[in-house]
Amino acid sequence: MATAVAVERDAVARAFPGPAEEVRLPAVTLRRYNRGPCRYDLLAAGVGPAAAASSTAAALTAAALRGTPYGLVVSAGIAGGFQPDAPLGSLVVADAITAADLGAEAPGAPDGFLPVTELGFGVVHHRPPESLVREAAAALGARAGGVLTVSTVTGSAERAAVLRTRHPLALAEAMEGFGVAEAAAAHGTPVLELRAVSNPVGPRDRAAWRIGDALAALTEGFGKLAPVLESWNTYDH
Ligand SMILES: O=C(O)c1cccc(C(=O)CC[C@H]2O[C@@H](n3cnc4c(=O)[nH]cnc43)[C@H](O)[C@@H]2O)c1
Repeated sequence: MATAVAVERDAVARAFPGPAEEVRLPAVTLRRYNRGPCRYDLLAAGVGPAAAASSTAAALTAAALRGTPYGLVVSAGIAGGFQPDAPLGSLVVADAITAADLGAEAPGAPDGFLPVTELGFGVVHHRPPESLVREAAAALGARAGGVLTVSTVTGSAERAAVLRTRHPLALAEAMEGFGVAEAAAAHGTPVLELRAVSNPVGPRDRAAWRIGDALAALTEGFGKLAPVLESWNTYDH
């Protein structure tokens, strides 16, 4: 489970009662919880897609070299929600993890932007396993939809509208999912992204943030997600 910052990691950890083992690796330190036969490693991977990719890759590589590769990587944390579809305090499970600003400004293009794939490079979407998205959303009472990864937090209604026009199925934006997903894809490991909405995507208004509510939703969500992950690992994978 890769969050951006320690406060998010600790919100996830509250869903796993019992002591954690601290695992120090080159470049990253994990909090490890064992739940029956399942091992959950929690990682505060850093803010933004580059830090998230680098830290997640370090954990994945260490696990692979030890002969205990991960079965799933989960990107988790707070997010901005597109209103009114993703209200504050609600949970969103990503059915697509999209790099929303990876590309080139192109005044001749229909909306003035070309994704990096149109330039002949890379990918801009990662797709979590459909069955897992469906089961997780049902168990959590979450909505499934697109989660955008951005390097710049949206701060205006105009930018929010541009993103929504480009990505009409997006429910939320955050800053790490695509980086985590790129690291997971390099290892052939499936990925999931779970976000708790702390603020609306749009004009900057710190008074409107509900970070405490979002962290509480994250804890509750992971309490319900763990059994889903365990049965999905056993039967669907
Ligand atoms: O200063 C601001 O205006 C501002 C607005 C929203 C979020 C921030 C952050 O520094 C938090 C970034 C952190 O949290 C995730 N996050 C939460 N809300 C959003 C959002 O609306 N857009 C993008 N990322 C968001 C993100 O994944 C980072 O880890 C500052």
